[in-house]
Amino acid sequence: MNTAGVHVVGVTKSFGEVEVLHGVSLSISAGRMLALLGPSGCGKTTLLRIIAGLEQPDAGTVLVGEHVLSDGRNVVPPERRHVGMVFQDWALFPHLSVAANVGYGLRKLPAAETRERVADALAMVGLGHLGDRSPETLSGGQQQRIALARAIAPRPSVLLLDEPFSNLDAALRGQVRTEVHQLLAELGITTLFVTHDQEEAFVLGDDVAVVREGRIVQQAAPTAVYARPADRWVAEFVGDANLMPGHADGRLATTVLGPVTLEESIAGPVDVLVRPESLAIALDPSGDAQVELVEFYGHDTVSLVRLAGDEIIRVRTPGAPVARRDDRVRLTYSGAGAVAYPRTP
Ligand SMILES: Nc1ncnc2c1ncn2[C@@H]1O[C@H](COP(=O)(O)OP(=O)(O)OP(=O)(O)O)[C@@H](O)[C@H]1O
Repeated sequence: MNTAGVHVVGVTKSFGEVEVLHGVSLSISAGRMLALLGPSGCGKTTLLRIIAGLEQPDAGTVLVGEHVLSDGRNVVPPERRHVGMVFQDWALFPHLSVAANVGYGLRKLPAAETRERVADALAMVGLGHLGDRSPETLSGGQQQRIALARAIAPRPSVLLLDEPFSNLDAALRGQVRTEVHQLLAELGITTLFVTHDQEEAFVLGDDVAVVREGRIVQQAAPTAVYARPADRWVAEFVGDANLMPGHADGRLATTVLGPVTLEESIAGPVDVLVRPESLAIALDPSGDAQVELVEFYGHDTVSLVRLAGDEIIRVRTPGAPVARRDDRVRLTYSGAGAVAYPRTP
């Protein structure tokens, strides 16, 4: 694969009076996979369509490698961008065979070359034997791989995926996601995919760009986004977050959980981010916290615990529950270098 990096600089876009992208910039290095993560309506699909050339930005620049695809003066049409796209509904043509679907973007090539490229793309997704079938006769996971084969058949430099798993039922989603993950890792093609699902973004993304209301609020590795979210909103969007009120003095905050070491110096009233799995729970008849609810998930247990100050906190412990509803308990914080956000009145 002849892949290339993607650079988006200061892209804005309005529909009518409403600006939906406010100066978005992001970069993906060649061969990396970036998840664009955000709630419904935040502008993810619009950004993807701008990179594909299906929408024009009002301002800003889009580059693939060294090639400027759009900069307010010049616009390269979608078919000359070397960008492959997989849509949310996969958009397979029901009246065409699998092979004809995969070859759809190759119609300008000589027939023999088209046949070869279709066979290559189908082999890459492990479905070389299904070329003559009609898409409707295939499973959801297979159809999804055909859509991927169609996107890679023209040998694009970049792949764009719009909510690629949302059409699959929950039972199939995990399995297909792993298959596609494996495939994309083998292809080594620069990929940008859109999702509103934090787990999907973390599992697939080498990096995650978190989008909120038309702005990228953080772009970093999934582990960094989870451990050090840029703000409270990101903290709560990318997983369970307890925001514990406290008072910071340098690298130490005093909270109802006791003293917590902070990653960075800060002073004054703060909310300290405490992930549920960084707390341990122990039975203690004289403890001033009480278990309100226990949810056992098999691999772990989530307990809702009411603290002395009446705050409810989520605690995630491995394996079976250690305490039951109404038990008195003691919580200890075992995380290192917590993140604290200044509390404004
Ligand atoms: N062609 C259009 N005309 C007018 N408004 C549009 C158009 N396309 C998108 N919008 C609006 O732009 C905003 C961003 O939409 P977009 O589809 O990019 O969001 P999204 O984050 O991908 O959401 P979802 O996950 O629901 O698809 C929304 O308010 C949407 O209604």
